[in-house]
Amino acid sequence: MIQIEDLRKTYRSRRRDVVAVDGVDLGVRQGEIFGVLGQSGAGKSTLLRCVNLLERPDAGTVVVDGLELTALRERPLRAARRRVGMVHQHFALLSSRTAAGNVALPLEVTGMPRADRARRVAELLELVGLEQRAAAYPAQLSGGQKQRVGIARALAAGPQVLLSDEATSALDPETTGSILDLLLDLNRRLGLTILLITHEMDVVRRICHSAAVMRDGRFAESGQVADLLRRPGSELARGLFPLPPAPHRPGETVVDVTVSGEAADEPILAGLARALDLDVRILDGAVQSLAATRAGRLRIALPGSADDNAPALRHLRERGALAEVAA
Ligand SMILES: Nc1ncnc2c1ncn2[C@@H]1O[C@H](COP(=O)(O)OP(=O)(O)OP(=O)(O)O)[C@@H](O)[C@H]1O
Repeated sequence: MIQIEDLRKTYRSRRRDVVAVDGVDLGVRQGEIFGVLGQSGAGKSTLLRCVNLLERPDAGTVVVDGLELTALRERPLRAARRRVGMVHQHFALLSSRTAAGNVALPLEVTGMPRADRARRVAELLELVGLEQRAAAYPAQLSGGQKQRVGIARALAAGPQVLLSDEATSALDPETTGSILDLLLDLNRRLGLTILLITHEMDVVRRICHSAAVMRDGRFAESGQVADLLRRPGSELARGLFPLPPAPHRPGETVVDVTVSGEAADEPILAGLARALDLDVRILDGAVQSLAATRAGRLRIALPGSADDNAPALRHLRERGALAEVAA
């Protein structure tokens, strides 16, 4: 649904140039929620603004639903932007308009007749659970309610794609949860494709099917969450399942075992203990349900040296687990 190739953007000023996006390739499949995770300054907002060309990239192509946006001039681009809705961190609502008035705005721009507009606005407010608050002004709404208005407005023109710029980072944890649930619900009910940026690992944990870790304008890793968890050294795996520094245990080898998909529900450690007649001790870790898959990361101690335990590591890998001697 979204195809980005070799995207580049540098902010130039007399004092210095800042390379914000430095050659990003990204593919988001129809109906998927894709999260770009990164710290402040990594280039996430610039990347997102380049997707609907609020920011013109210096190089690279952006294709949304088969249409190359980077090849369009201003007028056709304005029409094409209707395929892409956007939700903002600080809601970006007009304080002089009611919730209904804010949601109606993009429909007024397209010239939709008044009666159709009223019907569509009511439908959208219902979709986000705000039908009772249509006449309220932003100042009378909570943060979560304001974001619901922002989401309804972003969906007004019926886009296939929703871009979310840190939609929950100004909200408390409970409200964050309810907005993430709403995004997941819209994804399922409308088949909406969502590309979001966030600095919160929990957003990826709860709603993302695929993710990328962005640093210094580039993707350090990117792919489906279940696949990334199986990649040796994955930052995302470490972030989703943090473990403390590995303890040194004389006469033992400490091994980190990452499982996702079906392997997460197999008695993989009991199987290892039985097959190789080993005393397996669990030191730390957890198994959880993520948006896309069941997954876990467990730290275990096995008797003997790393060399002694090569067959154990092989046994785990043959059963779909990632097994790494803990550093
Ligand atoms: N309009 C601009 N002019 C000059 N430099 C900019 C501009 N916008 C962003 N930058 C710089 O580009 C780099 C990437 O910024 P960007 O906002 O895309 O990162 P981010 O990952 O979204 O960070 P944050 O989470 O803090 O918004 C930063 O070094 C930032 O200072």
